[in-house]
Amino acid sequence: MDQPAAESRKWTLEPETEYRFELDPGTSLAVKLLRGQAEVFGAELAEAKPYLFGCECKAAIFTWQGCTIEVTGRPSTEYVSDETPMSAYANLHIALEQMRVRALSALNGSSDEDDENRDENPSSRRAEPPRVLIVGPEHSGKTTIAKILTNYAVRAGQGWSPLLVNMDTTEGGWVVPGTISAAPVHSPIATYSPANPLGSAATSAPMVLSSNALVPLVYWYGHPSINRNHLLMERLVRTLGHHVDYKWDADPECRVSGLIVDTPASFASSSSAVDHRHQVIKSCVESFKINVILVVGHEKLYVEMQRLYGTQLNIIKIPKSGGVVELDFSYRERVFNYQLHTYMYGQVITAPPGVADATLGGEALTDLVLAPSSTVIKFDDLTIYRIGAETMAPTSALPIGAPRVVSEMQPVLVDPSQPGSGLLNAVLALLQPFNPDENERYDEELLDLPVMGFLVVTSIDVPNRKMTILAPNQGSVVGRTALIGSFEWQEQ
Ligand SMILES: Nc1ncnc2c1ncn2[C@@H]1O[C@H](COP(=O)(O)OP(=O)(O)OP(=O)(O)O)[C@@H](O)[C@H]1O
Repeated sequence: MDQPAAESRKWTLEPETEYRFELDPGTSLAVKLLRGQAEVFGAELAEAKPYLFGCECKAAIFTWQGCTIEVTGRPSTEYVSDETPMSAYANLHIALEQMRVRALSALNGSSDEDDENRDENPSSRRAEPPRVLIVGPEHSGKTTIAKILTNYAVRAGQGWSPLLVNMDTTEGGWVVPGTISAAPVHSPIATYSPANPLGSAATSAPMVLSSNALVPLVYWYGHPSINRNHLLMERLVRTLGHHVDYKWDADPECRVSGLIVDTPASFASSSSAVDHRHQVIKSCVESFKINVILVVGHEKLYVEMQRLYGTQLNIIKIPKSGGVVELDFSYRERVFNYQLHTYMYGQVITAPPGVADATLGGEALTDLVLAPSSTVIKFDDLTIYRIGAETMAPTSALPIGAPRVVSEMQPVLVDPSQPGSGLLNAVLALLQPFNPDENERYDEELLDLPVMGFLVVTSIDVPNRKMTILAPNQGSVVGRTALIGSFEWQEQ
């Protein structure tokens, strides 16, 4: 029997106001722009096309000029606000845009100036593109601001493709939590589900690529908190920074588009060890050659950043939006499940009854469905390491007075046949192959390899030395190397 069509309501929004909504689990919402102009965190809506939101999405439809939207479905919260910080964000975008334009003219006008001189020359330093680090406490809207600024840059009509860098290991960015990643953004990032906070990545979908899928470069840290292994985090940041440098050297036009780094709340929070926090921020500032730090709504952090970097960089305080929703622990757990499920199965959101031709951020729904494969492999097929675990002999077995040396960077082989291996339900990062040229290999190469995909160990058969893995890619894992962290996932 057909379900009755869900109730639709029209909202007319005055210029510079936004319609905010929050969804309950298992519900969805379709928003159609009937007239005027509207955008979701900087990504414009096309007229007469239903945009679908799900997985407890919390977002806002903002309009600069005024609009009428039709909303179908029942959010748990919905209201219109006329107090938004969007003009402050737009002014900031204009300032960043001027930096890009100046950097582009310097690039076009200074082809004979060699790169080393460029760094020394103060006038060309003034023509540097924006490389922005966004810091702020929990729920200040950092990710949203990163998205808005990136979307405004790609919409500017200058052909910019800024690099968006996700340092938030609690959130997952394009793939799964526990990662840091970067991707050049060529078209506006849509918002439709917290499972894809930065839009869809192409990594888990080799067969069906949605047209706006991004191909990020991903590194596996493996834990939600930077305190767990801050040395590893710093090393990964520097490795990612090197790759960004290579990309910029090869593609100066991408370089002038600049870069925007979204960070986790632990970069700002007093609960993180101050030294670790400062070290990781310093690694980001140096590795990505940051020249602007945006501090979102936090006076103390602003003063702290001024003190640390005020003489070298621009430190800018920006207001927090009243619409940012405080996300509790159980919500974050559910979002983690949505992210892993989406990584494996693609994004499946059922439109409210009666809504036809719904899109996810402008993409047809079927484009985003995947079929993962469950495969049985032998223990020896895959070599699995944990970084920095303490697995040495007990202290009593050490020579008297000898300190225990625990390297946070030490790769420790994981034996799946050991009861405490922690492999069951573990999320594993499958690494790219080692350098085929033996002369280029080095001891710690494992720490610097990017991720090519993720898998989850769904069962372990110790007597037969076999395990079952679930992965969205059909490729064989035989002979590959994977890393375990502290994330586990079970299908629900
Ligand atoms: N203006 C708004 N109206 C409605 N919801 C919003 C608005 N701005 C942000 N949100 C929502 O609030 C939530 C938190 O925002 P966001 O993720 O940007 O904050 P954050 O500071 O990056 O969070 P975290 O501390 O977890 O890193 C998200 O679900 C986001 O979609």
